[in-house]
Amino acid sequence: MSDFYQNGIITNFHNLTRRSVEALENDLKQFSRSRPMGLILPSLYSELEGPALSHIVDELCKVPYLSEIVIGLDRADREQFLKAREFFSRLPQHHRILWNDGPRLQALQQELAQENLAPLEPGKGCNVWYCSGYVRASGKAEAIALHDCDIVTYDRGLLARLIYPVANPRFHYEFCKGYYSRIASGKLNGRVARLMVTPLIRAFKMIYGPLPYLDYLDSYRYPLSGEFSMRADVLDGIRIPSDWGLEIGVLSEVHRNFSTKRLCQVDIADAYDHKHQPVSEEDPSGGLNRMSMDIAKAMYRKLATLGVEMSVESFRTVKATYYRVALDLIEAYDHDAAMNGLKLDRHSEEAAVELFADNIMQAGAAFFESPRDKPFIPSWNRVQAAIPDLQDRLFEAVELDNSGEV
Ligand SMILES: O=C(O)[C@H](O)COP(=O)(O)O
Repeated sequence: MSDFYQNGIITNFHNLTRRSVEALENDLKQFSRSRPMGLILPSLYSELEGPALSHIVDELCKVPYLSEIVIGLDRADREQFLKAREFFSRLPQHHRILWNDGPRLQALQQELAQENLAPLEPGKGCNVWYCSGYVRASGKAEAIALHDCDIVTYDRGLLARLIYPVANPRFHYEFCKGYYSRIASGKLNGRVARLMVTPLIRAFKMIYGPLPYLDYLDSYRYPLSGEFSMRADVLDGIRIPSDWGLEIGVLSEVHRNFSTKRLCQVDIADAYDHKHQPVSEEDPSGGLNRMSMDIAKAMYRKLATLGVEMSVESFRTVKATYYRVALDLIEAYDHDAAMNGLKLDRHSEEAAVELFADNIMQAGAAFFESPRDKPFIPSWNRVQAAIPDLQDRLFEAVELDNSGEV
């Protein structure tokens, strides 16, 4: 059973009564009359072959309140795209797949690149960005949820709880983030969130002083969760990173654009498990190694926009402070795990912290050398101003890919 704590910065929706999914869905069906709802699923083709997505689609088939499901498909050739069309065809809701690597969407990417408006590299952020542009062009949804496609513990209650705070017409929330405990096979997971993001935020607070932004970020119980929902217009004005910095980037943007009274988080699952990536110590271009680097860069770029002055020396201090805070937190995780009869491998936790500490330092150096490296993707508002018909053409291209010859 969850507590009912409100930390005061953003509203916290708990799961106090284990209300049934049917009861939540009845409410949502009513809300959908005045506030239609959509779902974005950023996916890799390889996830269609994994254990999670087929079950997610089975669950989504039973969801009675969605007007639209938009699947962003990455790393698929023509044959794989056709397989994906078949795979998702059992969804009873109106649905469309964005074939991001297909010729129609690639032509639009080229056109955007000529105006310096295209995402500079593929990745989850890039995928979500194109899906957002499409959803806004289609205009079918006013409240939109987004979740990962590798959740092996998925049930449709997760989606109902995630979208509820932005779907209820009586509430005034613009953005809602999902949280949960990542416990599976008797151990604590969520290595980057627990061992990197939380201690890094605390280290920043100690070094750069209290900042409303850092207090705000620290109030999210799972800042890296890939599950969030928002009112549709939020998607027009945000600038997001194209890479693994997406989640932190979105939290930063909604903080910049809205009062914290309009932001909230919701308990979406008792347990959550997903595909675990390797730490990838040897290869900085993959796994948690790459993820931690992207996240650290996104955080430095955000701090710079808040007027925080950083120097090479201060990155050394960040690394040392982060390391100390992270070790203390491992102690807390270890004790909490022990009392709950869970396992925690202190050696691999500390090894991960050592790697993250190096990346935090390297990300700082990289930021210092070229602060414009991998800038945020422009907002759709800006694209709209530069190429007014691009979103309509994105819509048309997706329609053709989904219903016609490819
Ligand atoms: O959220 C995280 O910390 C990363 O996605 C890694 O998660 P994992 O440790 O559960 O694989």
